[in-house]
Amino acid sequence: MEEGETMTLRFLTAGESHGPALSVILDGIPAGLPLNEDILARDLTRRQQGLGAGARMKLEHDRARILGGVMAGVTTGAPLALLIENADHARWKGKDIPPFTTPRPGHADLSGALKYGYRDLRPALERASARETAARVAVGAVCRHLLGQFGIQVGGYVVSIGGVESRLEGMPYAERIARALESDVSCPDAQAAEDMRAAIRTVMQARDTLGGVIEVAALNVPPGLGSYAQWDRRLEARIGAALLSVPAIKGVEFGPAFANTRLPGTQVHDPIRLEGERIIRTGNRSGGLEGGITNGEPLVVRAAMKPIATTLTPQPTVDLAQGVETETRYERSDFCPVPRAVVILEAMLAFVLTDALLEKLGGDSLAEILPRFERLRQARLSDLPMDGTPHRFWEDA
Ligand SMILES: Cc1cc2nc3c(=O)[nH]c(=O)nc-3n(C[C@H](O)[C@H](O)[C@H](O)COP(=O)(O)O)c2cc1C
Ligand SMILES: C=C(O[C@@H]1CC(C(=O)O)=C[C@@H](OP(=O)(O)O)[C@H]1O)C(=O)O
Repeated sequence: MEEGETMTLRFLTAGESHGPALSVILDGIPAGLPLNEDILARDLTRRQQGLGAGARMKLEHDRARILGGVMAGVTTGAPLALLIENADHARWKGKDIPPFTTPRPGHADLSGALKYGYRDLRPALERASARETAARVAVGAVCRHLLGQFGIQVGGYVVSIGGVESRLEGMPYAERIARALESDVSCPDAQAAEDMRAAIRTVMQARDTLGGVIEVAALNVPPGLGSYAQWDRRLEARIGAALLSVPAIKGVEFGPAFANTRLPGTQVHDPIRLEGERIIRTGNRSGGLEGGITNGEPLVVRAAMKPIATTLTPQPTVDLAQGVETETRYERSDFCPVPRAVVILEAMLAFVLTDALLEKLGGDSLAEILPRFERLRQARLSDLPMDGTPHRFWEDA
């Protein structure tokens, strides 16, 4: 494929939370990327860890099998087929499962039944469940591995849980990411992490749930990914949609977007300065994106995760079988899945960035793409030769 020729990276998942397995087809990964199941394992394990996870995470030992697209340890350019088995399936198989007719406020039970006309709510939760994100994290691990070939790093961390806010000013992104990997609440600020642990324990005792804010960042991203040419090519739109597609994610902002609304423009926009012949920015309140295009600064996006719907404390609902008002019944669930959701958001960001990078570079194999990456325009004066002459841009046809 030629440079600039667009070939969309895409994936589709299938599978239910308690069915035999999750499967995913990832189409558009170029040939020549070394890949094996161990490379996918690290992220899958991260998704299962973290304080506030429920009992299911002790049952599952997620591992993705590669069923297509890799031969002799290298991608072939054919679609990747991945399979993750559900260990819990064995306990459900062949059993009569009691009817579930009391929808939980905040879950997909009622809206799914209204849409599809179910006579039992279980099919709704089976597919809406965040169990599906295991397949996405496997996709994200492939994309992260590909981005790594270009020196691009994607990472994330918890910024707040409930009312506990971390203090991260002045801490470089790479350090935030590294510290979060060592923390059971994925938080780089040790004091805040301690307070988050206490907050999670307290909410568990109170038979309730907690949400939070996660920040994901991409480092060493070249300028020029995404475009303002169409609404659906703006990178904010693509990343925003990807992050909002994660269950329980209800808001996103790029850089400190909401805080920016409280400041005048002169205090918001990132000054453009020169350092030798390099064009540099002395701030990053835009989150690394201007006009829907990466500007070479770290790409930084935050996501708001709601407190999840399944609470040990009953909530008001209706029994659809009996036609009476009643209260929700508790099955098993997470209490605060915010720490383990970090890697899911990283996966979605890595996927969109990989798509945008391949779109920029074209190419069917890594060997073809890598030299093109080296030639990408950088923020240097010599990369932008401008002669200062006037142009007549519009003339009668
Ligand atoms: C990692 C992760 C784990 C989750 N665990 C639970 C859970 O145990 N119980 C629950 O009610 N919701 C959980 N959720 C959220 C639900 O899947 C989600 O709220 C539901 O599908 C409805 O979708 P919506 O919140 O996006 O509207 C989890 C979400 C994520 C990302
Ligand atoms: C299974 C996973 O998360 C599940 C997400 C989830 C939900 O409603 O989203 C509800 C819970 O399911 P279960 O009732 O089987 O315990 C979580 O455990 C997973 O992340 O792999």
